[in-house]
Amino acid sequence: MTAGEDTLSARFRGSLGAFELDVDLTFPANGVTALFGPSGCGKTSLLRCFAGLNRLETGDFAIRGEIWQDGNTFLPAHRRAIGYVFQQANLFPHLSVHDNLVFGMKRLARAERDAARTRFDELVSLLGIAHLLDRAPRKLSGGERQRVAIGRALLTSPKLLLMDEPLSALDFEAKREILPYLETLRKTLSVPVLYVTHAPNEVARLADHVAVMENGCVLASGPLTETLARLDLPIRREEGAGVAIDAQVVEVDHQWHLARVTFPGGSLWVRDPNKPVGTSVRVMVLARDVSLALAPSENVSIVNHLPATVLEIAKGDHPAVVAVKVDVGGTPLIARLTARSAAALELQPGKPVSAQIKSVAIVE
Ligand SMILES: Nc1ncnc2c1ncn2[C@@H]1O[C@H](COP(=O)(O)OP(=O)(O)OP(=O)(O)O)[C@@H](O)[C@H]1O
Repeated sequence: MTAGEDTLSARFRGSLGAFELDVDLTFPANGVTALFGPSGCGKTSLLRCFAGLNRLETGDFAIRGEIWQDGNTFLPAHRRAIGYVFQQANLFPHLSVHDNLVFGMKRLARAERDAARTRFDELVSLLGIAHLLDRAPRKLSGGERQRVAIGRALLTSPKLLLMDEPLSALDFEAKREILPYLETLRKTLSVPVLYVTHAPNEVARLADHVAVMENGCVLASGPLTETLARLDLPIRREEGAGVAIDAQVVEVDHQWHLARVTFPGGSLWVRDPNKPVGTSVRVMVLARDVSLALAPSENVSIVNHLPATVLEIAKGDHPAVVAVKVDVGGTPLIARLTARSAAALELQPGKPVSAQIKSVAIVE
């Protein structure tokens, strides 16, 4: 991807103590880019470079015609139009939710402040916090607090929103509660978001684009489905490795509580998500739920069989396992098989197979 109007490009290189960050990242100017990678690979350090909180020897970043950093310029943090959401909401305890929300608006220029005021009601309703405006932060649940923190960040009219593991401090229920709001924001916002997470389900649910980091470098950056299906990246070793696919509900089988969803390469039966025909959904097909056969078998319980072609085979995380990438009408899937099965089926690139999918989850 080359940088243009639709993309942003950043370069940060230098040391933080003993740690070397050497990042070259191009990402969409709209939508959510997930920054994914093992603990200590430099995700937070990279966000801090964007925010102007880390100053490395080399840095280049411009957004909407404004240079934040290059060989000559270094805009300090307070002059960068950034929204930053952390693991902890860090709300001001002595201010009400309303006053926390408007706090960041004070330092905006008049025109921007007026625009933010106009957006206030819409944003508060999108985040489901309208009924909480008079409350004190200590009387909010963890998920509510984090929604307020996100609202506060967005009301500063940021040109870039940085989210550093915003759900990691929440328990399972609070995560479930907040995810639909984040999803709505993803569909509504026009501000680019860099979203750090360790959780593959958050990547699948929220990201449009994924950047994978390791040892201070960006190993890959690309559209969600394509990047999750790459066998050369460490993400395929994750327990939750798999591919997220954008699909549409086309049919509902009320008798068996199933729905058929189509994607560019074919269609799949999934548990009925109770969404009307025509709804867009994202489905996750985990590598461990895909097996391969040379021909579609009739006498098995698996409902979803898709004609596919082997693209690539790579070693798995254990010598007994291989990861096989197949093409299903233009959409990639990954299968995790034993090396013995792959050898017995004589799998090799170009070979036609039947992908049998044991389970498909609607990402929600
Ligand atoms: N200012 C600094 N001085 C020295 N070392 C630093 C500094 N900032 C970060 N580091 C080191 O850089 C490395 C990367 O840290 P960073 O927090 O960016 O990783 P991360 O990918 O966000 O990790 P996690 O997922 O665990 O939050 C770590 O080894 C950290 O100790």
